[in-house]
Amino acid sequence: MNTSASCVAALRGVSKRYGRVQALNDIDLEVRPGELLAALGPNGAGKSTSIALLLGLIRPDRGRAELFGLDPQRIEARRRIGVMLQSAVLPLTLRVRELLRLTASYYPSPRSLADSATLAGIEDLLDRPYGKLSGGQQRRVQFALALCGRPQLLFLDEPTVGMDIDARQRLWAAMRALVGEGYAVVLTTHYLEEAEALADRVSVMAQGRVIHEGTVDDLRARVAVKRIRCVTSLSSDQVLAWPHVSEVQQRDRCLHIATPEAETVVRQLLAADADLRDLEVQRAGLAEAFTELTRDAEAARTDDEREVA
Ligand SMILES: Nc1ncnc2c1ncn2[C@@H]1O[C@H](COP(=O)(O)OP(=O)(O)OP(=O)(O)O)[C@@H](O)[C@H]1O
Repeated sequence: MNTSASCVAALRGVSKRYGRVQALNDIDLEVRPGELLAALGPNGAGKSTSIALLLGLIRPDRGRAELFGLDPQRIEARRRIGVMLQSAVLPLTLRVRELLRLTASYYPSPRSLADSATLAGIEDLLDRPYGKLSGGQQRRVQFALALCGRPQLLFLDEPTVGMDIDARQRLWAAMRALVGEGYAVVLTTHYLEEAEALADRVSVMAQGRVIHEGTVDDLRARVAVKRIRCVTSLSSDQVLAWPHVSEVQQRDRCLHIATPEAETVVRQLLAADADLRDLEVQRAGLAEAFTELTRDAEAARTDDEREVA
């Protein structure tokens, strides 16, 4: 088999068009063993299309999709993956226990039913018909079905949508446990705190391209802005007039300052107000980095369109 140890799934130079929509434009994406890769991006960025290509549900117009070094439609490759898609359609009358048994039977060495149920937190749902479960409970069952075959690679497409906080925390713990056991996970999510909490690597997509790939820290580091918070007698207008200060807000008796030059501004604050207190400096969060990156991509596209016109 042609499986490279450094890669369990890949898109190589892949383009995909639906009619007039260029869904993917020359995409490269690699999933490595034992990592959780989060695919992030605004609606329509191309995340689901990328997953559908890796699952062999659709074919690329150009380039190649690989699963364990094989064509994703090959049964040897498919037996090594577990999938939880947004569009899961399952027989409503089957009980959860029956669904789990049936799905596990497709795999060569599945987990025990009890083990899968515990990992997904559905021990109390096993005897219920799937169709009678709430939306969040159905998502938990879909997660159990995705992992029951002991797959080496799990695709989880927005898995925690509709889950309450407790169920989400359990699913996060289960994902961490699976990655700890050496499984690879591809996760798409719009919850940036989910990617921040779980991802070894993030791939940010916009308009059918990968616009950033790296660790969560790499992504944060791309945003130069830092946030300073303090209690001071200085007014927001005063501070806004200083060099390097991009934004100032007065909230909850604190001044909130955004700047790419935190050290310079902190020195100036301390010099201007001897009574300044409760000083905090924070780097950008993933959400800010994501917003900035995707806004830049949108602006670049608008410029390109202007040039073409
Ligand atoms: N079957 C289809 N027919 C026509 N256009 C499609 C089809 N599937 C996707 N598209 C288009 O391709 C582009 C990429 O869609 P895709 O579903 O991959 O995005 P996404 O990043 O998963 O979005 P979301 O976050 O909303 O799920 C979008 O412009 C979408 O409208």
